[in-house]
Amino acid sequence: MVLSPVIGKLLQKRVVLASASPRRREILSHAGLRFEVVPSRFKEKLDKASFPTPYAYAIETAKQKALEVARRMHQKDLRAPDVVIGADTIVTIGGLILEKPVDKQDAYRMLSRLNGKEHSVFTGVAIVHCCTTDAQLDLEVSEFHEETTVKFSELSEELLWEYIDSGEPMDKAGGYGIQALGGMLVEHVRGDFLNVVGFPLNHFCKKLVELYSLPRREDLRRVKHDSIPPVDTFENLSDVEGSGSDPAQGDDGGGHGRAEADGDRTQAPAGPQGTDSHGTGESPPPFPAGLLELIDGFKASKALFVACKLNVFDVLKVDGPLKAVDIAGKIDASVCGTERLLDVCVALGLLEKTDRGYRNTELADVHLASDGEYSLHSLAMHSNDHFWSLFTDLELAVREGASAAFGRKAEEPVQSKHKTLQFMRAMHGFAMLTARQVATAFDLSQFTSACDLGGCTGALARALTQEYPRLKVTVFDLPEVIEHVTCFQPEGRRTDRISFMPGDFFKDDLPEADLYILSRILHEWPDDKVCELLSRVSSRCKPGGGILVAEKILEDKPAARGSLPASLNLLVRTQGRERGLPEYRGLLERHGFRDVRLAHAGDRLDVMLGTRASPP
Ligand SMILES: C[S@@+](CC[C@H](N)C(=O)[O-])C[C@H]1O[C@@H](n2cnc3c(N)ncnc32)[C@H](O)[C@@H]1O
Repeated sequence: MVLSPVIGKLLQKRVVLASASPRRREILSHAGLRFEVVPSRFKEKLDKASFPTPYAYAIETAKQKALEVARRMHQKDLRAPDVVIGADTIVTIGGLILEKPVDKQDAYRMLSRLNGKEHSVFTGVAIVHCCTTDAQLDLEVSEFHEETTVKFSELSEELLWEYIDSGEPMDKAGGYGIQALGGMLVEHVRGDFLNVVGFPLNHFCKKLVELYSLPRREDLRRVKHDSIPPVDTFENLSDVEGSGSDPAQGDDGGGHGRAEADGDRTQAPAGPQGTDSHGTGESPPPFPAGLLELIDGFKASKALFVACKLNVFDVLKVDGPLKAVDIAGKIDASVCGTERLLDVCVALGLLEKTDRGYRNTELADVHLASDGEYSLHSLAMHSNDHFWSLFTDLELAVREGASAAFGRKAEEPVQSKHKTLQFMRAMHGFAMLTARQVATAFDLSQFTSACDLGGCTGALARALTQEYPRLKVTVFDLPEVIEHVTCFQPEGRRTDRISFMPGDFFKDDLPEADLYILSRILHEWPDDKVCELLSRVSSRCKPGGGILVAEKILEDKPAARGSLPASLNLLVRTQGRERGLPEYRGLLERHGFRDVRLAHAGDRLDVMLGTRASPP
């Protein structure tokens, strides 16, 4: 899972939860988020009938709650937090939104309505990013909702009344709390359980990935300070002195109830980072957390590389949790150095620190331990041993251009077995994560034979043969690579539909095939070499045959983060470069391939499929 690194992005920001719900607080703090709690004073009196759907109502309520807190904190000390999170959970059945019961009879009416039936629980979530420029508050709102279906058992009158008499239903929307006694009423839940408790953590984390890993600003609705509809909850600003930001405060009795409505009574005195006024002197510019993260980025990478190199994740995968002193012993390093490295790994979301010591996060177990099908350990090692030193010459490469820099730093022609294997493992780790998406980006079932040029360990070939039962694939790569491919063949999953052929695609005859594949090959080469290779493929490919090219396509819009380091990689390492779709299309068409179509295969690769035209 990607939760920790994403939550980690928020660790350097001042995050506020605009909700008094202890349940939400618990869910988010268990996920590792550090935040303050400032219950919203937004009065929930939006006209439900004016919303097209129940969830639109929940989203709007969540948004108004978060905006109210952002504006109030800004007005209070002219420095809003970086992020305010608002949430609103509602229960609906047959188009009816159920509020908190006003008395026992009302609770009985609600529970009888839910009895033996399915209903929906919606949580609307708003993530408000705040930016203060010249004392003006600028807000960006990103919002989403999650729906979970809950089915109640057929419940006897006696049981319903017993539950009502427990007092639990009274402060909860829909009249029950699934995390406590109310759980006994529930036959099944379809969807995210935590959504019913009050906060859809999984969807929230996915949203954070979207917002922080690959910013898609079009998804963010920019709301100018002035355009925010006035929220009539500033009953008395002086009152704000008492509005707390102490996570220990606040209580709404939990459940999927509407804790925020009575959040006022839960407010505590402001903490050190609270909302007290600090005077009206000049306020500093907004804290450039993202920039500082960039400046420190190399330290984070190096810490990750060193932890991989010292096999920290392997040790913890087998023996964790372990104390720092025990890990230091196992990796033959100093205790103080190990402890610091481990703590950095915790901050980076790679490790967790528990009472019993450090242990891997799921991310580290799956991707950073050196074993495992989806390990990126070797990619990290290749980056450490190879790219790290190349990038120290980035300035030279930028000053002189790729060719000049490449001339100076031409890679050693003869690679040691160790280096070749490390390179292959690095390629393999990435390919294992992308192969299936590349294989299925288009329907390739019309092809019966394919040749994967520079196919390395055969990871894509395996995904192709799994996907297309008629397809035979030849993996064509340099002899020194083919020599080691057996190390990458999974036991018990071999197929005679994959063969490996050593050769140089610039010199040797290419194997016969209906479909030629070039995955992450063309970007390695300058235009003249790309043309040479395409022309060789084109003359070998029969009319009606195909060419499948997998690359990260450069886009006109601000480049996706994923392709930026790659383009610099190429500058320091090869004479190649990333290209845009028109350029790839032009190159393919010039070499006799028509109908070039594009499909996306995840964040890191795009796939183009062209058909060999009949020669004129
Ligand atoms: C960046 S890797 C890509 C590997 C694989 N296609 C993938 O997508 O993961 C480039 C591959 O091309 C191979 N290669 C480089 N030059 C070659 C050549 N002249 N002939 C055949 N293969 C070559 C390398 O050995 C390496 O396996």
